[in-house]
Amino acid sequence: FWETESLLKFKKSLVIGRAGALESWDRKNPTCTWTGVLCHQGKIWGLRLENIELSGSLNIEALTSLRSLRSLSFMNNKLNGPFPEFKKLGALKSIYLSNNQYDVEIPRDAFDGMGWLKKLHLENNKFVGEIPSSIAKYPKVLEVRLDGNRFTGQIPEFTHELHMLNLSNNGLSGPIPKVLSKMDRKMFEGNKELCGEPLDMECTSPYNVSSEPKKRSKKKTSKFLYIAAAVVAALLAILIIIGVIIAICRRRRNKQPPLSADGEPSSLQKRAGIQDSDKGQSSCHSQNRTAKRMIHTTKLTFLRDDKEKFELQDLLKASAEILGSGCFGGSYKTVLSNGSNMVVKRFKHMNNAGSDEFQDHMKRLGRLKNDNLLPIVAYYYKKEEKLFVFDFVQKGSLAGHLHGHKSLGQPSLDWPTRLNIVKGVGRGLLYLHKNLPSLMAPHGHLKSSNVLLSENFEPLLTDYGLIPMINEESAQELMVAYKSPEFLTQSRVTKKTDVWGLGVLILEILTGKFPDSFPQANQEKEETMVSWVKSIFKGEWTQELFDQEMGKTNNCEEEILKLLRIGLSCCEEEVEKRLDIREAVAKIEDLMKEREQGDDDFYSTYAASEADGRSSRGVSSEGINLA
Ligand SMILES: Nc1ncnc2c1ncn2[C@@H]1O[C@H](COP(=O)(O)OP(=O)(O)OP(=O)(O)O)[C@@H](O)[C@H]1O
Repeated sequence: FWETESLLKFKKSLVIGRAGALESWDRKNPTCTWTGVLCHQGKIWGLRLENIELSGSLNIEALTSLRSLRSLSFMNNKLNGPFPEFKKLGALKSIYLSNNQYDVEIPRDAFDGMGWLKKLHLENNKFVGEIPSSIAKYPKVLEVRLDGNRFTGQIPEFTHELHMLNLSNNGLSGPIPKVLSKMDRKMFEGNKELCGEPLDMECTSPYNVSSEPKKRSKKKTSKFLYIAAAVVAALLAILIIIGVIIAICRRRRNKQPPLSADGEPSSLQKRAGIQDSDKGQSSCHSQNRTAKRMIHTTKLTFLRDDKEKFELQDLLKASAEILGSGCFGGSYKTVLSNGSNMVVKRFKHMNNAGSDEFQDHMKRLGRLKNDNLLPIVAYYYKKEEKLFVFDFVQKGSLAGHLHGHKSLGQPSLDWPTRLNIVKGVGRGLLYLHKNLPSLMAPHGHLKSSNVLLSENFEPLLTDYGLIPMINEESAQELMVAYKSPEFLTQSRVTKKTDVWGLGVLILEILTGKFPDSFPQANQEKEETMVSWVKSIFKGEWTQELFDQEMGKTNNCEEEILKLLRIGLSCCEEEVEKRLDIREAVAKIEDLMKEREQGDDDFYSTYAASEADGRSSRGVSSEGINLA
């Protein structure tokens, strides 16, 4: 019902030049039969109103209740007015506004929160100003056509190469970002002041162009004055910043209580495993010294052949930076002479297995290979101390991003990224279950600080497969698996214990709450992450449940609720009722598939869309109804 009303409200805002074009938009007809309304299994996924001489501006607000809407096309009309607020429809995957009469500037943040957007077609309008930087940051964006407009300024720094980015025939200037340098040069032609590959024009320093050449030549002298003033201002700013840093350091030195002897970070920060290089400064040198004393005659055992070999001494040549201290010991970042950043993690309480058993198990872990597992590069074995060496993972831990992004000065994770992380964690876990079938809980220590994020925010699981090596008497205190309900009530750890961990992780990712911040089990009113979520969730969208930092979730609520339900099914207290890992991962994959492969575009590939001559195609019933 509300979908009908929303569409009628939207129609009311339209100025339609072609008489009778939307005659079928009437309450007496089912909405899925209306001209230009595209449905799949009874749900509206697209609006395609092309060639009907639409003018005026679009009322996007009216469409926000169409939860399944993924594609919009208003090509070949006469639309103008302010740039439509598409970001109110955060789940859109494609937008076609080509061949209209827009002559405005697009706000820089016009696409903020649109992490699902794949295709944006704005060609052949008269858009002015800079290309909005918000379009350049989402990895899913693969096809952008901005050609035949009046865009000026520089091309924003795209984070990735696109299948198609047509910027030809605009007024763009400056260097072409490196990531785009392999694209077809035709995509950049018709911009007199662009330079760098793939064009023949080389960039000079800073680059040989300006956005306003005429004004510049007239004001040559004042330009130098500006530059001189800017240099002086920059120097002053640097001096002020240095002054402030010195002052802060002095104050910190005076105010901070001395760090504990073993240099462990405290409270939430420690429990969340949030990186804090400051804190480690004083302790890491003493740790470094201890480690240096300890390893003077040691050899590392390498588990991978694809790495240049090195010794522990090489790792300790550079001063180490403490990344955090977990239950087992500290993790330190250090740099090899070849520039590779490595992490050394100390493991105490790891004497459950004898030397041979330990080495065999390490070999087994070394053979694992999966895109969502962080490989162990090498290890050092001594009875009382074990050291594992890993590659340093650029973006740190999921815990840091969920709970410490503000203090780390990083933006919060948006919904598409969070869903992708859950998918990757699920895949990594499933792989472990298939390849380490003899282990009670093949991961056994799943928590957000043991999920690291690569450059592209792909999750990498770490600290997996440790259970056979951990001292039994310490395991209960140290390992996540032993904090599951089946262990607490029946002293059992099972394969489904990892599923419990996955469920809690999903709830953490959705709520932004740190599981350990709930009162502990021994307190009077026992409340856990799971019981808190269950007490609030009544089957419908409840804003207070979800992380406010997730940003725009418009139109994604249904998906978020689906993931929440999966999370809760993983958190069934009774092991028998709980999903097993295959079921849990299959449900997550289904959710991803719905996202990725839904009937959500009018034009399936760029090549097909070019070939179908859509610019001249009108709205015909054959064209818009799904077979
Ligand atoms: N390979 C790595 N690359 C980047 N950061 C890492 C790496 N390994 C660990 N870290 C960081 O170091 C922090 C401390 O990690 P560590 O594994 O020592 O403790 P933990 O995960 O908090 O607890 P536990 O010891 O129980 O696993 C983690 O939160 C993570 O941010």
